[in-house]
Amino acid sequence: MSSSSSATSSGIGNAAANLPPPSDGVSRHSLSPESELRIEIPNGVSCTVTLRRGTAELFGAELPPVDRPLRLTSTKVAIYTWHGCVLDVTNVDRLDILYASDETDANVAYVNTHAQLEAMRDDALARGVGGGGRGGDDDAAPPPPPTDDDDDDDGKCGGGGDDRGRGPRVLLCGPADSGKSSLARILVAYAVKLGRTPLLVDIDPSQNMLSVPGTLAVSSVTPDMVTPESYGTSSVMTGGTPSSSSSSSSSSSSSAMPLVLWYGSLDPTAHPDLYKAQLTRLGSAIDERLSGDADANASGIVVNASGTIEDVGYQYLLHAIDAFRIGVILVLGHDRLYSMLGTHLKKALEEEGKEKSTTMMGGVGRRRGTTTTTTTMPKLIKLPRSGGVSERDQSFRRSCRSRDVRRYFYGDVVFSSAPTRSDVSSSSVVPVPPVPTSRHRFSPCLIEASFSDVRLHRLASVSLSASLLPISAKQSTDPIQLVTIPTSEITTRYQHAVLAVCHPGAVGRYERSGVARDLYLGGVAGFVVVEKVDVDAGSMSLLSPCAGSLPSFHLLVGDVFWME
Ligand SMILES: Nc1ncnc2c1ncn2[C@@H]1O[C@H](COP(=O)(O)OP(=O)(O)OP(=O)(O)O)[C@@H](O)[C@H]1O
Repeated sequence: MSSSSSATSSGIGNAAANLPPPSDGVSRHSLSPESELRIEIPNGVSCTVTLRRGTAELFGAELPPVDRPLRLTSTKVAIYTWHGCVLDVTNVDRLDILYASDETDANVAYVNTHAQLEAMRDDALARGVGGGGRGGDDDAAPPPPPTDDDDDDDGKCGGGGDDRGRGPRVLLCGPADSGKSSLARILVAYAVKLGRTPLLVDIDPSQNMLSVPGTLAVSSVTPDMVTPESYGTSSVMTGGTPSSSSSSSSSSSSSAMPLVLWYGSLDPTAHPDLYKAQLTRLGSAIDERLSGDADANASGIVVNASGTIEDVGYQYLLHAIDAFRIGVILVLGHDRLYSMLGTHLKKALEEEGKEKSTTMMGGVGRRRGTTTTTTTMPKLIKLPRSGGVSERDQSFRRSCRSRDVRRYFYGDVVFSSAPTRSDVSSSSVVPVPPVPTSRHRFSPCLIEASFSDVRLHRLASVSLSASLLPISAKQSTDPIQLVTIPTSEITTRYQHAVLAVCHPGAVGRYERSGVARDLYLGGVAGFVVVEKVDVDAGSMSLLSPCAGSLPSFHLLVGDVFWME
């Protein structure tokens, strides 16, 4: 690919004309307002993008100024400009795709959606402060805190989350590669820019942008997550720390820490009972976290669903709508799904109407958890798929997943270079290309653990009828069983397995109750990878993102593996 100029508008074109010419191998692009530069970088290749004039953003995260070129590696992104900009891109000969496009109607639709969500947030804040309003039952008693019963796997979640002050709870759905994750990033980036504090929820275990693959997670979004460096990768997590002090909370509603649940597989359809139970758990954790925080409650949540939308995948979407009390469903570029959800919501509304009239005649109303509520049907909105969204083949996805795990253990690559005189001068001076030195942010370490010190648990679904179970088997009524692997069965087959480190609080509850869900719904403290199993010595080496003992040695096994 050679140097080029594209989508030029007169103002920006003139600005580009005043710039010194790009050096060899650098492609210059003058973008007109409301256009974007689409870049596809193959595996193992990097390029830098320098904003020479104007403003631009990567999925909503603003590009840094000229003296901080953005380095992108093995990724597919679009750099969008509202007002026009000039971008220099290096290493163009090794890129798969590099072109400017002004077919960006989808971006305009996305920002309009953001504006609607903002109006809902303002509305929620006004209602939350002023009371009254359309969302809730004014006479309802304050919702009770979640109990074990609220976690019943029936898709309902109880307690938490003030109805009146509840902001938009948005579910993004659509097939694989329809742009859901990108839109989720855009929506939370715009919200954070305006000082909102939305929660981001990722329920796609095949590639979770908040944690390692094989998980479901919720996290508040902090400005340090919304950077083009982070948005230019497949995950927006800030790195791993499996210590009890900085890990995911299993119970605190005020915690700003992510809640990460170990699903243990890349295939969301592999364990439907577990998946639904975890959605329900995340829903109640969100309610718990948002109750008592008016700003966060009004900011709402953005849920990125998995791209599996047929059969059980569709059932998951319905479950998620209920579990997260979704108020806005955004369907990306899929008419059939839009129509199916529309029919479902219409039916639900009719049924609710029938229930209401039964209630007025002395019957019971629809129950959510332990409170009887009047539900408002979610708004269903169809959005276009961006023309830039590209399909990722299995090998590209594999390498993204591998990089996500690596990033968890090693953190981001930090590039540093001593500033030169021309680096620090005004933007009209050509910056001297920095000689980057790179290092990883974290230094993971190996922990030796003997088989007798660790408890390896595997989650398994059971479909035994309750009537076939022993009466005393409290745990057995749970559709998910916890199988503890005997030390005699720890073999090299666990080498390279990603293991979830159970949260100590969850371990304590599990040891007291013997109930499996206390462990698998308790939130994980972090992750380790089995580097080596020495069967003769009866020990294993675990890669941990930080030094020191693990918060617990109760480790959940799944089917996720990683090799450096
Ligand atoms: N406008 C764009 N231009 C170029 N690439 C884009 C654009 N929008 C999204 N992409 C890229 O397209 C790919 C698919 O998008 P995204 O991950 O948002 O889809 P998805 O629906 O979440 O997929 P899945 O459900 O399979 O995870 C990603 O690599 C993303 O970075």
